[in-house]
Amino acid sequence: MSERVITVGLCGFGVVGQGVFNHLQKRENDLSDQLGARVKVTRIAVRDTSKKRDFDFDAAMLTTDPLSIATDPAVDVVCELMGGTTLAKEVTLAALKAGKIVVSANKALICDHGEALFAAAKEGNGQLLFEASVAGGIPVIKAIKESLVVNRFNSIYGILNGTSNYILTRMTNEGAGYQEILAEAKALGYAEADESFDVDGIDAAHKAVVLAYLAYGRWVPYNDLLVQGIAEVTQADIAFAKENGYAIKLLAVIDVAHASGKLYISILPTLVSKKYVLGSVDGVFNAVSVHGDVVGETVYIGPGAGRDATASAVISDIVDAAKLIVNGGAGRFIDPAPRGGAKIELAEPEEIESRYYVRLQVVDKPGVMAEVTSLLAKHDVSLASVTQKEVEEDATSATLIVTTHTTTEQAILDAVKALEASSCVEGKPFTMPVSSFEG
Ligand SMILES: NC(=O)C1=CN([C@@H]2O[C@H](COP(=O)(O)OP(=O)(O)OC[C@H]3O[C@@H](n4cnc5c(N)ncnc54)[C@H](O)[C@@H]3O)[C@@H](O)[C@H]2O)C=CC1
Ligand SMILES: N[C@@H](CC=O)C(=O)O
Ligand code: NA
Repeated sequence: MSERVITVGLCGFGVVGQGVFNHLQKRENDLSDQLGARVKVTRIAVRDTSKKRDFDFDAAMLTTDPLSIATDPAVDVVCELMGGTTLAKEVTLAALKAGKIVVSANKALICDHGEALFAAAKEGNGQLLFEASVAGGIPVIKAIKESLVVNRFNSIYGILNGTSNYILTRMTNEGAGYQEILAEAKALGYAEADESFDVDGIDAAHKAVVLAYLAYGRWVPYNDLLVQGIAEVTQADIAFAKENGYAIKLLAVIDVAHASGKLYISILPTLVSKKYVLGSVDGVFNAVSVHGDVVGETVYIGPGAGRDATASAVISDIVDAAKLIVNGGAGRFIDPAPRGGAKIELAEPEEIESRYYVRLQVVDKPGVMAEVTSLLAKHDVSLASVTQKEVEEDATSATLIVTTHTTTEQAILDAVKALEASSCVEGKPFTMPVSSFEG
């Protein structure tokens, strides 16, 4: 009997698409030994059919119409690797409604339209697999969905954007300039098509929404998250971190408050102690700490972006799809988040507690320190440390860095607003939490 062929259509043939093509081809025989079926790319949608690509392939596979792949009866598995949320949504919905298995790396799409996509998958008996959408090559979706299925989750936190971590690491180790490193991250294939998604925390927020759905069964609207990226982090912040045993990480926090049972999600540059694992996860690496009530804490570390790491995750889904098809399980929708937590409420800023770091540019004149301390005290924020470097004799302003004792997010937001309005403070203060997580 001839070997069964599982056909794969790639929509998008850029960094990730070409990586998937290359590794599927290189490991075709290994995968066939494991599966008893041969996985083959048979169609590829591109924008420009004449563009030179990094790998040899049969040009007869090309089309400029990704929708034609989504509904092609001869394609078993549709991979959406174009990015964006308009055509990507159309393609994904069409394939799911046709009962196909769709593999997606597109966290923006899943964050914004996950509810509609999974409803379409259910209706059409399709499947949406999305391992590459969070933390690149780290199999964290599979860990939460499958390996930790018996757990309820107290918290999930970590570094979810490779580009930001790469930039912060190089700013820290080499004092390198932000723009120059961002250009390198783009050339290495780490950054999103619109790199502001990386540096403004948007991409990490998309991923946090996906993780929160898996863990708690609720689609949290993106606008309900507190999101800040790394664009305002300066060498002064990095110097403070280094001198005090911290690293600055863009930390995604998905946490259930002990007292209220409410869910809190934020993406913020954060001081993380070098004593803990996350403080030393550098470069394009991501790290995710998952606290389950049965297992305890598990931590996952690995490359969060890049062609090969992402292709590894996409191919794991393609192989899962092939297994479903080979074993007769395709055409039966499986809910990725069956935990029934859709009613979990979101915590308010008054309910969130942390220590904070605040950097201010203050006017260099007598009485300024008293004014800053009094404004903070008025909002129930007490100081843990104050640092001001010696300034030149003729300087008119100075950088003041304070860290606080534990206070609420609302208190620090209000205090910073008051500081910004004060005539002693120039510009907008920069604030970040000091993490209390120990993973
Ligand atoms: N690069 C990375 O490290 C990772 C990327 N992702 C996600 O994977 C997806 C793809 O990302 P990359 O490969 O990095 O982007 P890319 O920009 O290198 O590739 C996307 C490709 O899709 C093509 N495309 C766009 N619209 C199209 C259309 N209408 N018809 C045909 N082709 C079209 C583009 O021409 C481009 O070649 C995105 O959703 C991204 O967020 C996820 C994890 C990691
Ligand atoms: N741009 C993203 C790519 C992976 O999701 C990142 O840098 O993490
Ligand atoms: Na992953």
